[in-house]
Amino acid sequence: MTARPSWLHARDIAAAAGASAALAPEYVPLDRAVGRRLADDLVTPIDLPHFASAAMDGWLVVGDGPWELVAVEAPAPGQARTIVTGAHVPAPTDGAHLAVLRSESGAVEGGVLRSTVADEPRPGHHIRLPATEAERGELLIASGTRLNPAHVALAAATGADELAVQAVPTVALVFTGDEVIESGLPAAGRVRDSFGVQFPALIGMLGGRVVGAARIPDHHDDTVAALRDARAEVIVTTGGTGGSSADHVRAALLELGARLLVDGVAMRPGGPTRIAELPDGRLVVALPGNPLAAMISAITLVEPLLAQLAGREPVAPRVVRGPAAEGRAGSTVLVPYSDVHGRAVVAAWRGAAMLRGLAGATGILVVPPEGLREGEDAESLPVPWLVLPVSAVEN
Ligand SMILES: Nc1nc2c(c(=O)[nH]1)N[C@H]1C(S)=C(S)[C@@H](COP(=O)(O)OP(=O)(O)OC[C@H]3O[C@@H](n4cnc5c(N)ncnc54)[C@H](O)[C@@H]3O)O[C@H]1N2
Ligand code: MOO
Repeated sequence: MTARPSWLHARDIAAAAGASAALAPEYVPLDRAVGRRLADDLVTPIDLPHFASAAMDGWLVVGDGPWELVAVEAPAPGQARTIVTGAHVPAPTDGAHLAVLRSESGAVEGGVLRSTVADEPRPGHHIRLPATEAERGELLIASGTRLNPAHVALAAATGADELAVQAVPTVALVFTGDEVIESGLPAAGRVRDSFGVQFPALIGMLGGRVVGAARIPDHHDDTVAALRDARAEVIVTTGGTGGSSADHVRAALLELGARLLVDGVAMRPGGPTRIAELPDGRLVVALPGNPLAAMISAITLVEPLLAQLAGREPVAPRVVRGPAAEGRAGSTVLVPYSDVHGRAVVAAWRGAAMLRGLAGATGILVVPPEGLREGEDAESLPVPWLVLPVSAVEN
């Protein structure tokens, strides 16, 4: 077995595996685009607004009043006609100034309109001019932006019917473990499943879409069959990564002819994580069974893989003021922490099987092998649910 890559190197390998299988953008109608990430810059092909219009109900008046009330589209100087909010204002003729006089600001008598307000209308009053919001050719939404409802409304105003959005890679889950139960109180020797209840949401936040989940016993043939049959661009397995007689994921991958891109990582927890490519191009991330280990691996290694598969940059580490933390020779230690007044405070519950620390964490602190000194700059990755609220997950 070759040496385990560092955590940073494993992230690069995960990203490269995703990039090598990068999916083409999809075209979706506007009403399906909220929550998706734009795959191309949105440049408006028209001015916004693209025509002059009335901003108020009333009369379109040309030149100075009083005005003769007429029923033509383009009144001449000294004439006026009724107009409603949003209606087209024709270009002025003879250089005359146009304005809209509000219905509450004028009175008509004997076919003649007069303003009843001293300072109305001023030239151009209550007329929305073209290109005041954007000029044709202007960049309105940058590629990579996660589209909100207002973005989509703006796209519609430019005349777009659909948008190119980043593909959402499909993910099939394979959970191993004879001891795992899905409901009720676990007896000694049994554990409640930590993954089935949250991986669809977590994977959604990391940029994928769960399309299937299988539960298999700790058995070689079942593991081979589950990996063979999983229909998705990415397969994420949990458990069974160790070296015991109950752990079959690595052997099953090899039996299926998979290429092991990462065969364990110099990280704690999450050391037994593997990344592989099956002969048909499906990518596999094998996460360890310990719940915190699996989630930290998912957040820090599955994310870059899914990001590059979708055609975007992985979430970049942020710099935080680190606490003093002991390193571990030859390994990167990853610990849930909370941001307390700008300082990273490491969670008390950080054992590989503990979830309590992560549940209340702001992010995951990266402790390099040489450790951290109090106040030293340290890298961290945000927990994905703080970057992307659950309600925004595209599914
Ligand atoms: N002799 C050694 N033993 C172990 C080593 C080692 O280097 N030498 N590494 C340890 C590390 S680190 C990890 S992580 C685990 C890897 O375990 P597996 O991936 O094989 O996972 P399992 O053995 O199946 O389970 C480990 C642990 O996690 C619990 N588990 C599994 N699935 C679930 C689930 N769906 N929900 C909640 N908990 C789950 C399982 O019950 C075990 O407690 O190996 C160490 N051992
Ligand atoms: O590396 Mo294991 O993943 O500590 O629990």
